[in-house]
Parts: sequence; C-alpha cells; structure tokens
Amino acid sequence: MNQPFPPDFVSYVEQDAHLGTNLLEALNTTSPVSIRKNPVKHIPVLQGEVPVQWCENAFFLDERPVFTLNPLFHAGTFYPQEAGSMLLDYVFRTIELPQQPVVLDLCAAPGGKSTLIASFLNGNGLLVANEVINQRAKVLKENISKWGYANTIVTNNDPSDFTRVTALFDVIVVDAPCSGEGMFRKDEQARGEWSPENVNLCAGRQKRIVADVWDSLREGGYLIYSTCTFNPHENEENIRWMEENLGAEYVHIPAPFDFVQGRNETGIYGIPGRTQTEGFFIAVLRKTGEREKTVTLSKNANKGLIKLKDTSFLKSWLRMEQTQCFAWNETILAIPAEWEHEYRIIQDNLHIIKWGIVVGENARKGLIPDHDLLMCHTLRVNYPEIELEEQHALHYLHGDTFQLTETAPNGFVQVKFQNEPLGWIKNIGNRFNNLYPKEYRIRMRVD
Ligand SMILES: C[S@@+](CC[C@H](N)C(=O)[O-])C[C@H]1O[C@@H](n2cnc3c(N)ncnc32)[C@H](O)[C@@H]1O
Repeated sequence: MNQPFPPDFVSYVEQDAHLGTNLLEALNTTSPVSIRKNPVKHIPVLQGEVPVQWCENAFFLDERPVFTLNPLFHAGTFYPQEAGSMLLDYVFRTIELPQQPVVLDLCAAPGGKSTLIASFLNGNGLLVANEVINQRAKVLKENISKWGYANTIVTNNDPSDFTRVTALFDVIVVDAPCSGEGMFRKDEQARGEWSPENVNLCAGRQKRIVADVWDSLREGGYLIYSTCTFNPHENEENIRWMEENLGAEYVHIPAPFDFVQGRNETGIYGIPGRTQTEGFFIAVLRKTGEREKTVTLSKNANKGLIKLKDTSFLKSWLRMEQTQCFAWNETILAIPAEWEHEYRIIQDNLHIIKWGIVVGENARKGLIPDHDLLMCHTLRVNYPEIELEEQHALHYLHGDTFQLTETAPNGFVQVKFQNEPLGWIKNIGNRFNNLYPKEYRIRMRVD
C-alpha cells in the first residue's frame, strides 16, 4: 500500500498544468533502474541493458540486482545512478568549455554526478568534489577513489568556505539539497517529510548556497544548478533570483528526448510519466564580465607538503610521466604535474580529504601501497596478481582470508576479478593478510 501524498502536494500538482496529468500516478509506480559504466575499466554486461539516450555509457536495467554482490561494482566499473540526473552528461557536452576546465561539484556526495564529470573530463582538466557533511564526504571519497582518476580532489567544506578561492572554477555544479519530490517514487518516507514550509526553507538555503560560491566562478564560467524536485520555488524562481541578484545570464539549452522545458522556458525537467526518471530539474547560468581577483598563496601555504625530488624508489610502483609526487609526513601523494598550483591553492584554503592519488605509506621496509593507487588506471603498473573466482572475490571484499588456489610471490599482490583489480593482499606463503580497506568492506552475508 502506497503512503498517501501530502494533500498540499496533491493540490499544487493538480493545479500546475506544467506537470501534466499523470505525475501522481507515475510517482506510485516502481522507479526505473539505471547504471553508468566506467569506460576505462573492465566493462561488465548486466542483465537487460537498454541504453540511456542522453548519457554516454549508461543503461537501464530490467530489474534491480543486488549490486553489493557484484564484485565489479566494488572495483568501480559501474555506478548505479538515477537516469534523469544523467542529463548532466548531455549538458556538459552542450556547453562550450575550455580544453582543460576546472570543475567544482559543490554538493557531491555520494558521487553520482562527480563520477559522471570525471568520466566526461576523462583525465583532462580538474575536478574538485566537495561535500559539507563529514560522513557523506567519506562515501564520496570512496566512490571517487574507485572511479580511478588522478585529476580529482575531494574536499569537506561548507559552501561559504569557497569565498576564499575567487575565480578558480570554469564550471560549478550545484546539485542542491532540496525538498525531494522526485524521491517520492523510490522513498515513500520522503512523502511524510514534505511540507510547503520545507519547500520555502529549501528554496532559501539553495539561494544562500549559490550566492556563497558565485565569486569562485570565473568570468565566462558556467553554474549548473539542479534539484530532484518539481516545484517552481526551488527551480525556476531560484534561477530568476540568480539572474536578478547575482547578475547571472541564463543559458538556454533545448530539452532533448522526453525531457520538457521548465515553466517560462526556464531549465529542463525530467518528469515521471513522460521521462524515464524519478524526477530532475537542471538549468545553466553563465557569469558575465566582472572584475576578477586572483587567489594568492599565503606565506605558510602547504607547509609540510614536500615535493619529492628523488622518486626513483617509486618507479616500480607507478607511472611517473606527467605526475608530481609529494610527501605529507610518511604518505606519498601523486597529482598531475600541470595542476600543482591549483592543488596548492585548494590545500591553502580548503579542507582536502583526498588529494589526487594516494600512492602509499613510506615505511622502513619500503612502500606500503594504497588501495587508491590500485584503483587508478593511469598510474598503476603491472604488479604480481591473483585472479579470484566470484565467491572468493566476495569473501575478499568481506574482509575474509581463505586458501588461495593460485600461487603468487610473497609480498604485496593485487587480487583481481574478471581481470579487474579489487585490492591488495600481503602474501606470506601459506596464508595472506587481507588489505581491503576496512571501511569499504561488504557487511552483508556473502554465502
Ligand atoms: C542532492 S544531494 C547530492 C547528490 C550528488 N550530487 C550525487 O549526484 O550523488 C545534495 C547534497 O547536498 C548536501 N548538503 C546538505 N546541506 C547542504 C548545505 N547547506 N550546503 C551544501 N550542501 C549541502 C547533502 O549532504 C547532499 O550530499
């Protein structure tokens, strides 16, 4: 039995011609299931795939599998993502960007849009994925790590902290916390949390969030604003507010496929019943001419972050071309050399929780390689390896140890499933230490 919709929600939807006649009915049907694949990793084929037309490498599935029990999910080969929100890929492909854009995904956890942007950039430019809520930022960090790109930084900051980094970004994505009317389809509890007062509260918070980051957008840069809600207060009215109060210029993008233009032709909606989505709104604004301030590094900037001059001890661990390695205490970090200045600016002004790629810990007996390094397709090299069959792969991801069926040299060995790295073990002859990070381990029963 479906939990009823809040009466105020029903009456606004029924009076709003823009939303069509069958939204309420569609919100009581099962949500479509969709995934986006990571084209730089082993590409799994899942059951019943039908391409999502508006996003590269994305597919609808005919039912929802238990993703946790697919080892390739933990290897970052695909990401379950709501199909409507994948319209971001289409938007990125439509706007005119510099060759090497610097992109901020401000409200990024758990990382659906950030991994999409990382795939779009495909190693070009730089992505800063930020999340204000600490626990959610950890999930974001895990998903970014598994997606495998070095040109990424994860930060854990409030939007207001970004006033310290003026004119740094070519694109800012604000996937704003919202009243979540699109969630009514998947999460019936969301229906109980909705109220007109909460809509107003959300609309006010969204304005504050955008105003806080506006100065960190470069002249000519784009602000991409999105929500998963249908009401005009959090969508079209906020876009109008940004035009009037921030001097933002609205950028019209024609609605593709089954998407529809917003009220007064503002933004684009995916509306259940018309589009295969739970619900999504997206609009693009551009920053026109304004005096730009440049961010300068403070005198004590990046104290403690030491650029490594001699990296010969790392040669057998990672590809060194176009990479700059740093030591932060005993931790070795690798970042694309061309972005060193931006990394330093961000380090100086914001709270970084993941820098490029963590290579490992420089211990007395040599490097202890990090999981992050193994996930990075551009930096990792050939290490000793063992291929696991599915049940062993799941036990490995669960944090278990077991008798290996293949032999491998003693020391650090990568374990793979269908030739895709899952993580490290330390092989010590007749047994091994499972080095799969504790915080990533599967908690459900695997047999
Ligand atoms: C719609 S969700 C983001 C989903 C994410 N972009 C994705 O695609 O996976 C909105 C995010 O905003 C964060 N958030 C909540 N309050 C916020 C605030 N006041 N300022 C910035 N972000 C906030 C939430 O923690 C949440 O992670």
